[in-house]
Amino acid sequence: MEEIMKKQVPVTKNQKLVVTIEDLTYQGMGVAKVDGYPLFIDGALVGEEVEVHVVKVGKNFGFAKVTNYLKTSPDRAFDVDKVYLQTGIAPLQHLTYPAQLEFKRKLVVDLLNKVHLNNLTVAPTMGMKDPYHYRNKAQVPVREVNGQLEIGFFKRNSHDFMPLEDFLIQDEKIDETLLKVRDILRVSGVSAYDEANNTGMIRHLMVRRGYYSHEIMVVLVTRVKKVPNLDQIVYLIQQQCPEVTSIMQNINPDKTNVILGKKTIKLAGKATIQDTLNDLKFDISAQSFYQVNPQQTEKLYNEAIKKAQLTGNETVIDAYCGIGTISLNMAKHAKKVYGVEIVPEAIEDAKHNASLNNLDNLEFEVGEAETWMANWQKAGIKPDVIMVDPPRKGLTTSLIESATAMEPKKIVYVSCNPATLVRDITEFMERGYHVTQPIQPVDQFPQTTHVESVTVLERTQND
Ligand SMILES: C[S@@+](CC[C@H](N)C(=O)[O-])C[C@H]1O[C@@H](n2cnc3c(N)ncnc32)[C@H](O)[C@@H]1O
Repeated sequence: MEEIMKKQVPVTKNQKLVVTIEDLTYQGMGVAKVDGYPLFIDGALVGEEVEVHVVKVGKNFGFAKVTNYLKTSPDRAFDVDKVYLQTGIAPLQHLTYPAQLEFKRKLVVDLLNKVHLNNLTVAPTMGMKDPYHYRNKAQVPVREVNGQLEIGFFKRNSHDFMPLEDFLIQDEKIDETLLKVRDILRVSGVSAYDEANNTGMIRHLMVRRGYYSHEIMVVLVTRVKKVPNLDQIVYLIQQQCPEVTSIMQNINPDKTNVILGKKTIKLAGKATIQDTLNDLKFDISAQSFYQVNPQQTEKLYNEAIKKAQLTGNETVIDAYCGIGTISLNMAKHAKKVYGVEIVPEAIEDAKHNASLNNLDNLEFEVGEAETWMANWQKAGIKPDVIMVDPPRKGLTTSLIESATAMEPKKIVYVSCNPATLVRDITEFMERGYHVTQPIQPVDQFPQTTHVESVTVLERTQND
């Protein structure tokens, strides 16, 4: 059996070949075909002719590494640091920015074509002027390397830790703060987390900075609550980082890849930092989701609001509302907004943020969007617009059922994963809703393969 399988595969491990790249995967890997057999090749772009060394051969596909570029693509960016490709911090850095934007648009188009929705239009991706140093939040692992505490990143798909000082896509002030805190941790003699043995103290540093307010929150993610010299560490951060207005400790005792644990304690300053989006103020706590690219978020929300075509008389549901950023933006243009979110701290922030902005036409609930959509449906609430902004796994059938049963005129879908978006569009279509405006990708994550987009679905008349 194994013999037969081997015969069918046209390449062998360690073989050297010359191939032409035909496509890019959603993860940005080049794809070449050898007698129809796909080889995935990191760092190679469409149209490039490359010499490769086959490193892995499976039944249906294999992997190869470039040993020489014979012909390069006009879309290739040459000012590239390999570290950012290897760590996955900037896996698209080798593609020029205009080509990145088109790559993201094409990803959505290809997924639509797969389910025969070729008739839907996808608008050009909205990009940003300076596609670096945009992230307002860093979460970096802390490890010991050669006896010294380091911050850095893991190589893609591995546990190989690489110390780093410049994270390329993070706000430069965040990188500066990370380095200062790293140095303070070094002199304070506190240990870095040891993943293999689940020992050591500091697992991660999380730093968030308000784009407009410039307030900074530092979160020390520790394995246990009691950390030696913690008072000294806090004192030194306050002394050396005057922009830091909030110092928090998050405790994560589990042997897990999940960064934050359940418990967060305030060590100094405020428990939140404030930032502004579209002139609305938001207080953000450590555990709450907050979009990482503030400049593009304003564009994203404005696009969602424009597409919702609110006149001031509408009832809106904002499912997966986080700290209420979209809800409050919508509330300025609607009669009433209902929001739901699963993280209790985020809903506390959302309620607080509504009053911070003197908005009294919002109601927020803690819980699963699926449950609350059904509750609102039973309570006879008749939304004109339903906003959904789910995590990567997208929507559930039960949420789509309850949402469509309320017969809103419009469903505005903000998606961070085009694969689940397309899956969900087909479910909405089965229930009488159709995409009525071009799908708008917005580049929230330059240099990475992530794609954010806004889609509007409307109920077909007499359905
Ligand atoms: C992509 S974020 C969007 C948040 C917000 N709309 C924004 O733009 O900041 C998705 C949010 O959904 C929340 N969430 C995840 N699963 C959920 C569920 N089953 N029900 C309600 N909220 C959920 C997450 O905690 C997160 O805040």
